[in-house]
Formats: sequence, C-alpha cells, structure tokens
Amino acid sequence: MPVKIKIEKKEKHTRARLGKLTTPHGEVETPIFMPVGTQATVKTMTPEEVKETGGRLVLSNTYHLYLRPGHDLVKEAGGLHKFMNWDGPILTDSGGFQVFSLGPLRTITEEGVEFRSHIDGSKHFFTPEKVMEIEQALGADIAMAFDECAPYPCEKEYAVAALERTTRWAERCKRVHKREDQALFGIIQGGVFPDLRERSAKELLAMDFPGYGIGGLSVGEPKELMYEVLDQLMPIMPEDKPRYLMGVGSPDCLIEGVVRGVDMFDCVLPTRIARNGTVFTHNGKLTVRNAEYARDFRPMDQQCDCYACRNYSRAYIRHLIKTDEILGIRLTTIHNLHFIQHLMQNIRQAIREDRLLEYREDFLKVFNAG
Ligand SMILES: NCc1cc(CSc2ccccc2)c2nc(N)[nH]c(=O)c2c1
Repeated sequence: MPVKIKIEKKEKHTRARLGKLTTPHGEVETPIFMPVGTQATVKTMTPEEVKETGGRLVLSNTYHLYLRPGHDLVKEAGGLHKFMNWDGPILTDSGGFQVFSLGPLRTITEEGVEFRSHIDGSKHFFTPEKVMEIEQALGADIAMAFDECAPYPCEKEYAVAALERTTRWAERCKRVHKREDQALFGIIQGGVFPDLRERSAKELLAMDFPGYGIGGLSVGEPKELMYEVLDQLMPIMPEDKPRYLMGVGSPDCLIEGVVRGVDMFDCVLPTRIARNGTVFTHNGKLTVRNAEYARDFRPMDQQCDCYACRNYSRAYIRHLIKTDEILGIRLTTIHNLHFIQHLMQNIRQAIREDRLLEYREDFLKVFNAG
C-alpha cells in the first residue's frame, strides 16, 4: 500500500482530523494544502522556496504535461520528481477537469474525450487507459482517476450521466493501473445533488481506492451550497482513507472544509492572485499594486514573518510589480504560499487543542472584516 493515512486525532467538536499521510516520497501532516505546480513548477518558485514556505506535497497536471513537454520526455528524464527536482510527494490530476473546461474544443464519448490543444489546436483523444499511461509515466506518488466534472449549474440528468461515466471510467482506470509505487485515487462527482453524491461515493467506495478526490465542487456554486454538499457527503466517507477536496480553496473554504473532515486541498488562488499583485493578510486581501501603497513602507502583512515581509516594504513590492520586475511577483508568491501554509499549521494546532471552532471564529472575524 504505497499511500495511506493514519488518523492521529479527531477534533472533539467537529469532523476535523489530524493525520499523517505516508507516501513513497515521505510522510506529510494533514490537513494539508498542496501548492499547484501545473507545468512541473510552482510558478516563480524554486523547490527550495516552496519548501521554505511550508509546502510538502505539490500538484502537477496530466493534461498540461502531456501537451508540453510530453510524458515520454518526463519518463526519459527519470520521472517527474527528477525532472522538476522535487524530492517530496507529488500528486497529478488526471486532466479530467481541464479537458471538460475546454468547452467547444472537446467531444465526449463513452470511449473518452476528443479535444483540441489550447496551445496549437492539435487534436488529441484522452481515454481512461491513455490517462493512466501518462500518469504512470510521470510517476507521481498519487494519481487521480479520469473523471467527468459536471458544470454548475446543470440539470440533474447531466449530473447523473457524468457521475455514471465517472464510475465506469474509474473502473477502467483501476483495471490498467499497475504501478505499485503509485496510489490511484477515485474522484467523487454528483454535482450539488446530495443523493447523487451519495451514489457516486458508494460506487467508488466499492472499488476500494486508497483515497478519494471530491470533484465538481468550487465550480461556481455558492460556498454555502458546497458546505451543504460536504455536510451530507462526509459522514459516509471511510475514516481511514484520505479525503481530497479538489481545487479548493480560499482561506475561509480551507477552514470550513477541515471542519467537515477534509484532509487535502489544492488551489491555484494563492499563486494566481500573487501574480496579479494581490496578497492575503490577516486583515483580508491587499492589492499591493494599488497607488495607495506607493509610499507605504510597512511590510505587506505586519503579522507575517515570511521572507518577503521580513525584508521588503509594500512600496518596494508595488514598484517592482508596476515595473514588471519579476522579483515582485516572486515576493507576493512567497508571501501567499507562506500565509496559507501558516494557516494550515494553525488549523492543525487548533485540532490538537480541540478549539477549531474558536479558531474559525477568530480568524474569519478579522479576515472577513478586512
Ligand atoms: N474545484 C474544481 C475542480 C478542480 C480540479 C483540479 S484542476 C487542477 C489540478 C491540478 C493542477 C491544476 C489544476 C478538478 N480535477 C478533477 N480531476 N475533477 C474535478 O472535478 C475538479 C474540480
């Protein structure tokens, strides 16, 4: 069993759990936030800098790496760990979300998805078998099954068809997945319909995957609706398997997800908004590129001890961003990754001390007031 979770402690007043996730490339603490490195890099960061911010498990993406540089090249380089010089655990998403997000550039059949590359318009065909070939060549510690993510909103019939196909494709993935040192996770779909979520979960639980992604959420639905779906879904999830809420999320969603029993999170938000000159602070978001910070010589967040906040002012970082100096978005990225990892560290401590609800209240009171 290459990947397993050991629950160290359950929080007394919520479904939150403190765990240790063991993988072939080391053990990580959960709940965990996984920085996204879509094209085999957490944008603008060296692996050492990702580690310095607290990152321990990074994500990459099958769709992107298949298109460029190609999974055969990555395999020839010795696999994704060697290629990107990351010695910790890696998870690859199956690309299910990407190819379905291509809209008119893709055609779905039972066999698989024909799509045109967003880069050069060339035609490609992803089947569950092809995606497993790619992910096994990349060699991540955790590989996600090829799924169909229903859009929000969508008719219930659409969500039924997508979850049924997701189940059939999960079986096809499992049948051809042979790599012993790689864990294959199933992905639960079902849109925002509690009965469909339960059905998708039960069908995938019957296949006994070592862990489960919860897909199809944070796709435009109101946050409260996502929380409701989790409230109904999480009680039927096995205690001894990791639960990974895919593509989530902002600080408030991370806390709310942990309260409901989620162990793993990923989101492009911290790194993406950093490149737009926006950072998380303990008083909410701050867009450091705004004119009001031109002569503000304080750090971005006066409560933060990250490299950027210890050494540079808002005025300097604004100057760098306004002049397209690459150091600017590197500093905002360092800060945002540090901020999120520090939040996860505080959440794990709050679970240890059975005070997660108090922590949620205190954090959101200040963060949302900002
Ligand atoms: N929160 C939306 C979301 C995000 C991702 C991940 S997108 C991603 C992953 C890694 C790197 C970059 C983007 C998803 N992936 C799959 N396979 N299925 C989903 O339903 C889904 C939903």
